[in-house]
Amino acid sequence: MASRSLSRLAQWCSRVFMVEINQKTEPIYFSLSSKPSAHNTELGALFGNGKLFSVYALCDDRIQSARSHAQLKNTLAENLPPGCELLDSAAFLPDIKSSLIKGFFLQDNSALSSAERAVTQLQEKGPVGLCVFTYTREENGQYLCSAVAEEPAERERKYYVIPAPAPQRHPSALNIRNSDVFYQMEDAYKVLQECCDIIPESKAVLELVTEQQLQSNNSHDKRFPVVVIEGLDATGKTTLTCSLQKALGAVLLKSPPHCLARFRQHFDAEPPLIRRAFYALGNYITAAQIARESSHAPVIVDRYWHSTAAYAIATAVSGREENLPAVGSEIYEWPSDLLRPSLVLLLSVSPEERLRRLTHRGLDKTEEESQLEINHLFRHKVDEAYKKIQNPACIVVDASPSPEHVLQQVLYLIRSKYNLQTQDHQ
Ligand SMILES: Nc1ncnc2c1ncn2[C@@H]1O[C@H](COP(=O)(O)OP(=O)(O)O)[C@@H](O)[C@H]1O
Ligand SMILES: Nc1ccn([C@@H]2O[C@H](COP(=O)(O)OP(=O)(O)O)[C@@H](O)[C@H]2O)c(=O)n1
Repeated sequence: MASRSLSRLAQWCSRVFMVEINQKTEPIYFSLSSKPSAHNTELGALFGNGKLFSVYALCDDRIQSARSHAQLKNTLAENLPPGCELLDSAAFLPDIKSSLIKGFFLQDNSALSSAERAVTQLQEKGPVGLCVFTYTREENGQYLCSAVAEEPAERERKYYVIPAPAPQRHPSALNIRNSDVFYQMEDAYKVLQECCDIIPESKAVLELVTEQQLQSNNSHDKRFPVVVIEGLDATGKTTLTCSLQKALGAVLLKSPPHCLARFRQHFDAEPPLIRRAFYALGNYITAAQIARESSHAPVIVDRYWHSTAAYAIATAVSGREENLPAVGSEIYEWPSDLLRPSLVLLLSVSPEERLRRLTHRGLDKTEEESQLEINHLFRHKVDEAYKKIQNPACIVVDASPSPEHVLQQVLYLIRSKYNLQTQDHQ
């Protein structure tokens, strides 16, 4: 992305802007033009009468851009006074992959126009690569956009804000490939390589990946099945995988693998590009372990690529679950170089039962999992994304009955596909 050219407002005129007022309603789309539009009443809901800004942090380096966006979000969220609304915004080229630039839209209805001060402070000591635009309303009801820039010529250039049609496909899926989900090890590997200077842990993770790859030829012996258990937190994966391990005399593995546990908290705090690359690489380490272990025993895996992709897609695609790309989209494709399991089972329980189990367990939840608890929309999207992944697709298992019943159901499924003996104590 050539950010230098994007520092000038004229370069944004080919883009469509999307602002999301909330997760439940359709976003508002607009673009910039040198001519006013006859109808701009639909923009009223967004623009109102207060002061308005849109803010983007971008630079040539994708790691720096991702971190600047996160820094921008935190700084804005911390410094905005009451009366200011921070909305997610993005600018994109319709149907052009990787063209989405994420940013924020600021509505300032505070008495003292405090957002303006916050924005000025941001420009003085905020993240690198900041682009700030502001909007004004003319007497005839038209809205104008200009850049908050140092050069007077740039400041004085104004464009009309005109409504744009909603694109056929929701724009947030445009950047998923290689930003949120990785389809080859090399692509995730490169992200962490680019981080080595600023995140020293990346080097250690890459060394582990290389070490594991060297120890494995990555193709598993077809004699023993590899069964992946997937599902939202507290659907019973740990309980079931432990029982399956005993019942089948299987090897139990997980993704991310144990060797990455000490790095996880660190990468969970990084922006999606870096965080998702970390989890993607975790799958390749697990794949190498699967390849080795499945030559002598059945293998049960607690979370694998379905989890990595489903959570990443559900987070990247904003708004309602209908915004998820349809089945068959390339974003649900299994990575070309990642070992495929024999069977993927998705544990499913009602939201009420899952909440009961979460509360009963009383353990710490990751921030994302806490969000699931309050955010039904997101949970639905993760569930839907799980089900849209193909080759291999997951088989949904009703995990609401007792642990023993769920185990028997799953053993039946596995045995009906593979002629496996259960251990004597079962
Ligand atoms: N089939 C089941 N019926 C009732 N409670 C269950 C069942 N399976 C698991 N649990 C309980 O629900 C909680 C979450 O289960 P766990 O296996 O840790 O889920 P996960 O690994 O998917 O997060 C635990 O307290 C566990 O004892
Ligand atoms: N294979 C995996 C496993 C987890 N994850 C991420 O890790 C989070 C879930 O991990 P967790 O530790 O809460 O899950 P449980 O193992 O506790 O069910 C999800 O939010 C995913 O973003 C992933 O991306 N890929």
